[in-house]
Amino acid sequence: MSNDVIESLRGKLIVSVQAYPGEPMRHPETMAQVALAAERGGAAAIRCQGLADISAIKGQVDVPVIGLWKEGHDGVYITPTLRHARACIMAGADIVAIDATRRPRPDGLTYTQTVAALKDEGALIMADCGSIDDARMAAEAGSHIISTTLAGYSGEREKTDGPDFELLEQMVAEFPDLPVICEGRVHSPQQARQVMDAGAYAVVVGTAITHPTSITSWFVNAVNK
Ligand SMILES: CC(=O)N[C@H](C=O)[C@@H](O)[C@H](O)[C@H](O)COP(=O)(O)O
Repeated sequence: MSNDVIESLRGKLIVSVQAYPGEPMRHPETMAQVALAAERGGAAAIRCQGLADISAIKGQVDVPVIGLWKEGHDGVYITPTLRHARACIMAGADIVAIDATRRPRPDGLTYTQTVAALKDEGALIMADCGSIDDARMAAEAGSHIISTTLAGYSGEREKTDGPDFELLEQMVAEFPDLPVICEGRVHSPQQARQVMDAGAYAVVVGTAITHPTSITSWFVNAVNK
């Protein structure tokens, strides 16, 4: 069953459906509608944030749900503790995405200890990495999927304009047997194709599909002089 979930993502597009605190679309029902619309367009899985969104989206879509829970915005904020990860699973996530940087975690557990506990409970783990050293640690810990999610956000790599191809290529070369997902700043179908050609197992696109305020501002910046 679990391997079927990961296998179903191979070569596919995953859509991240998230609204940020204070934003007009920050409502679980709205997020579930956006997720369903993305599924209709062919998304192979939905990545989403927060217990209410995970459960609302799980109730709407048939594709797997990758759940996370963001708390805070400095340091480790993507599913920062074992408690947050367990809650995502309880809310219905098929895969839980967790911060896989080497920074201290609020509950004092290491990433490796967190993964060990979750694996004992049968969870599937997506490791949100910010550097190749994070990926090495995440692979060693037995993560099921490693991703470039935190490249440009954890202080170890520059924030590239588009996806961090260099990190992706390094991860793909070093871990040929692990699914490597490219996530972060994939802003066009061309870039999505390019990351797949670079060896990504799957690609996550968020902002460019599901964040109208950002997309609008891209057009506004192009139009306004
Ligand atoms: C760094 C961080 O907190 N990333 C978050 C992770 O879930 C989301 O805010 C991003 O939207 C997601 O990673 C998809 O990326 P993009 O929206 O660039 O396609």
